[in-house]
Amino acid sequence: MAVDRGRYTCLVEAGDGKGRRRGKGGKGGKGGGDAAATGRIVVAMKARELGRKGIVVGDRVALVGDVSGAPDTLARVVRVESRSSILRRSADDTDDTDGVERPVVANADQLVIVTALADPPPRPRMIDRMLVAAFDADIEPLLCLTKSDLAPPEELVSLYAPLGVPYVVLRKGGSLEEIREHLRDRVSVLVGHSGVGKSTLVNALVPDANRAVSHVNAVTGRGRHTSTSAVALELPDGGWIIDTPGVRSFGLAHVSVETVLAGFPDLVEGTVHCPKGCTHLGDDCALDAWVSAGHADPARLLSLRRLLASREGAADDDQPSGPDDRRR
Ligand SMILES: Nc1nc2c(ncn2[C@@H]2O[C@H](COP(=O)(O)OP(=O)(O)OP(=O)(O)O)[C@@H](O)[C@H]2O)c(=O)[nH]1
Ligand SMILES: [Zn+2]
Repeated sequence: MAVDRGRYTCLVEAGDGKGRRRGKGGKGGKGGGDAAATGRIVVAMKARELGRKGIVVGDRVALVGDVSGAPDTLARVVRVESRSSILRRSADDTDDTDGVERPVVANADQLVIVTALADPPPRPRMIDRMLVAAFDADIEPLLCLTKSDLAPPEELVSLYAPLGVPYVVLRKGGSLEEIREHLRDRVSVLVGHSGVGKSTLVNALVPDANRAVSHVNAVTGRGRHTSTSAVALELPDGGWIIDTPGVRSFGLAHVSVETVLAGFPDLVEGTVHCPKGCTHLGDDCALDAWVSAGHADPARLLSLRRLLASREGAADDDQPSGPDDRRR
């Protein structure tokens, strides 16, 4: 489902609670759009009993009332199902001033970090922050390196090799086979700064005819999504991509050292001799000696420290580089 100023655009799939395309969708789809082929689009508002509970893109919800999807009808969302994952941004992100963590996308399987190899140049600090957000949300990351016609991918790829993050290399007009394989039957959130080629990629992956959700938003006459709301697009091969225009980064203020460390099971044992509350960034950290003794790959420790350090500071990495950006 998609959210637009208090109106929730929901896809009702007959006989399938998973929200994935199974080809069993009900007919109808009078709400417009090509979703008729896979399910019924129903526009709904939040029922009063849900109170202040947020509903975000990707949520699975229970609907009551007029769920016909006919024009000018409005159903009610009475329940939000529990989420398998949640991506949130917190106080340090752009337009959040109240210090509250806000969920952005629910139930995603994969975080696709879109980065150009040149024009604009890659920003490892931004990538690191996105990786931490993926760890935190328990979502698998995928590095999507665009504009390979302008620069080779090797240097950036080697920077992330110790983390074992999967990646795809793309160029405009080039083959999409590999990325389609990664996206098939999954719910993937796309993030990336302006100009990296995200729209180019989305347009190539999702022919306009299949842009069901954004299309229906237009039909409701409520205008399209606001600049900060996410929109879910169904992929022709099955699966969804959720575009997040306006979400430039995820707030990481709430992410603990332990959460990041959990992504490095090979290093956890080495932390038993660390001082209490060790940030693993200071001179008193026991990991240096442990790695020097040959217990783990030094590149992994470097990666851990880069990710830990990336949590600090502003969400927007246009700020001057920190010491950990030296390999940029
Ligand atoms: N050389 C080259 N240019 C590309 C490639 N992909 C996209 N571009 C160009 O890069 C520019 C930005 O692409 P967009 O797809 O608009 O980028 P975006 O990330 O959606 O940026 P915003 O629309 O600002 O959010 C456009 O001029 C594209 O034509 C590529 O693979 N190679
Ligand atoms: Zn330590």
